[in-house]
Amino acid sequence: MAPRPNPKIAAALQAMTAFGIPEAKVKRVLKKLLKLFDKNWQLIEEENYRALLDAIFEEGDDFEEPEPQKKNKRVNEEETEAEEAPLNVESARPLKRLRLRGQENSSPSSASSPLKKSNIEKATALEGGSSQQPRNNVVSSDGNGRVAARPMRDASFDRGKQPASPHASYEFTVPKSEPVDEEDYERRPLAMVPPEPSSLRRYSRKNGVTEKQGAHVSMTPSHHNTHKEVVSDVVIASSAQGEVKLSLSCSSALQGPDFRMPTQEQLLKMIEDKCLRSYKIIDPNFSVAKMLRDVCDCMLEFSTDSNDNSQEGSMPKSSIDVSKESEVDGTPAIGGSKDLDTGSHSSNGSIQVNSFSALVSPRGPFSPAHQSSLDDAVLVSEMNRTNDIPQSDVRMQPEDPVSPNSLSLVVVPHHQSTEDRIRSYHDVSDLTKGEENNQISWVNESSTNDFPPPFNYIPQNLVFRDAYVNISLSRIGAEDSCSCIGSCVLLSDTHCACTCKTGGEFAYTAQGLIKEEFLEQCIAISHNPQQHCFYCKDCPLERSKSDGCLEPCKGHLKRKFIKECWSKCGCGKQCGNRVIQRGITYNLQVFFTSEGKGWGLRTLEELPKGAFVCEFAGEILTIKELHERNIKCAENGKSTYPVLLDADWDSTFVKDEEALCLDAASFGNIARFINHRCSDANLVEIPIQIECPDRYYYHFALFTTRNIASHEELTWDYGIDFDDHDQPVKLFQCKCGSKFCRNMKRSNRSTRSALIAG
Ligand SMILES: C[S@@+](CC[C@H](N)C(=O)[O-])C[C@H]1O[C@@H](n2cnc3c(N)ncnc32)[C@H](O)[C@@H]1O
Repeated sequence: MAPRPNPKIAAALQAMTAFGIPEAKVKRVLKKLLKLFDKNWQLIEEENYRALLDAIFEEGDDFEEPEPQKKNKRVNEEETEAEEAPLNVESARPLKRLRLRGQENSSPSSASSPLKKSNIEKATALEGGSSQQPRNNVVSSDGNGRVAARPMRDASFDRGKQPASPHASYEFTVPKSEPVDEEDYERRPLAMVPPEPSSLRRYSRKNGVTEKQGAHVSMTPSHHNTHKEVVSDVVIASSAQGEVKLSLSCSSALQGPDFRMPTQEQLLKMIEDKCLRSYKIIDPNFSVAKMLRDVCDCMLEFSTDSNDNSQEGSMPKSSIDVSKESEVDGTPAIGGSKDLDTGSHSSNGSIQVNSFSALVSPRGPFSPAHQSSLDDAVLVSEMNRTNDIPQSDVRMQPEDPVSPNSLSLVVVPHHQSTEDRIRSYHDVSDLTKGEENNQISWVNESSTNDFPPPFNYIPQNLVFRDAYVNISLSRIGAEDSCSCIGSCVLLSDTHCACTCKTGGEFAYTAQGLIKEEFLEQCIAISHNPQQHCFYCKDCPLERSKSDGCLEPCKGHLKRKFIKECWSKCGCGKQCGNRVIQRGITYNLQVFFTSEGKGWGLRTLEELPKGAFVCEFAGEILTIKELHERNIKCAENGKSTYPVLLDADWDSTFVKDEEALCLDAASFGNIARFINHRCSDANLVEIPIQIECPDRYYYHFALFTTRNIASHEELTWDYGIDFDDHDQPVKLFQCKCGSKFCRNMKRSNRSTRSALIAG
């Protein structure tokens, strides 16, 4: 007598045949599923046979329709077998998360790929402790303003046939149009750190659990914990600026040599197919890329809403909570505003938030050609040379010597940062924090780990405290403003009042360059200081020392001034006599010098002779304040970078509050990176009068002394007398390399007034 058909099997068959799936295939899969689920029909039937459908798709299309005559026999046998399946597996639903399908649009290798293993096999393998390892992919996102998923580093990716590198990655980015605070986003885009193979290795973890001090969120399913290696990671990090980084990673080394990296399209399609099958997502507009962006949005929502306690224990805490966590540890908390707050998933499924600031910096050599990847890697830099970041706490750095275009994520422990320090971290693609017309990147092509020193970028001078800088429209009379219309420099037959300080002639050409003759005179003053020195009767510099013994003035340089037109003039902003007011226009870069001078500034384009490069901007201090500051700095090993505004001290008695200088050490602009060169420097300083009719305050502008080639370092002569140890500067061993180097010759040269040192 034929066995009675099992109504559950019949119902399952009926449900599946409605999808057009052959009965035999359904039965075969059903049989395995019953075994796997310990005949727990509930698991199979729920969600309209979702598990069964899933498993059938997992099985692939390699089903052979049985011969008709064998068909009935097999069905009956299978029905019986299914009913009698041994109870050798635990009742569980391992299907969803372990699904690691081969590519549907298969590459030649996909047939043999271990990715083809069905979920059932994988589940069994896992339960049975098989050595079969899951596949490796890395998917990561940055949150920059591009929608992209692209492979990183692995050149073989595009060829499709070459084995992928042991680790490979994609990048997903959140488009600017997504609900991230757009303004904030523009200002401080999230860094994407292309993970180095080695750096990935660093943060793959045993048992799928991120260490407490780790800097990422692991969403590895907890049932992977029994395995030696991490199956896959999902890393989500967000900052209070509205930046979210999402990355997924797997180690392909676990898959064997025939692992092939799918293309972005293949990968997305595969995931979308999976979503359609496993989750019955039938929205035709469904897209994985959008889903990833949604993940970022959710992350943002949770990580920025500190009042939302409802998710406690299961979602990342806000940055406020992060700080508290630090305090408990005995480490000072900092405001969350500039941290990259990260969380980690523990084995019990809860997400822990760790308190770290994430700092990105280029590691090792890269050329401007790599600038685009650098642009992606916008975050901040830390001055490593202070050695206050213990190496053990610096994560995700490449293990191997740096490869040409590698970047690494440097994570600095929270307690290492103070608010002041965080404020002065530098964006690798723009040190100026958007304060200038052009972005000014920084690079370190040397083998050192140095980062630009922390300082606050200011594009304009700012009064520190006591300096008297009286900028008032009422003090600007007719002699200090013109009534020209349009651009003064172009109106050759009209007398412009602003030229009265330069003998009735403009100092600039129509192209905005310093006129040859004027420039040569300025250079001559620098080259021959003795001939242009004046001595004050009551020198503010000597007065500031307030040590009771007033020494005679050592001399200052009388420089040639330029008076630029300004807001009270009749001309417009584009007037040819407003050159430095229009700011930096050339492409510059801060780089680490190879001669031992520390950081320097270079041009990334050819510069013509007489071109304005930048102003030297800093805090406006009285000379007295500078003296006090120097004493303090000497005590704690720091330096000031002062420039005296003494070019006109000879004309009148200069009061203490009018004897001024600029210090760019803590607050300064890009000029603070310009190194000294004795005599034949390629820049020369020229005092520029703009808004202040009194010459005790002026702008200190730097112009090229000759044509300068692209990538040449920019230098100016600080005017240091290397034999004079009684000057408001800390002397240094000059490494300018000039054949006129005053430090090497140790020549007795009169002190010049513009001083700078560290
Ligand atoms: C205004 S800063 C220039 C930027 C500086 N190199 C840095 O790394 O931040 C002046 C300091 O740079 C260094 N420096 C500048 N010119 C130098 C030179 N010719 N030789 C050696 N060191 C120099 C000195 O330490 C000096 O105190």
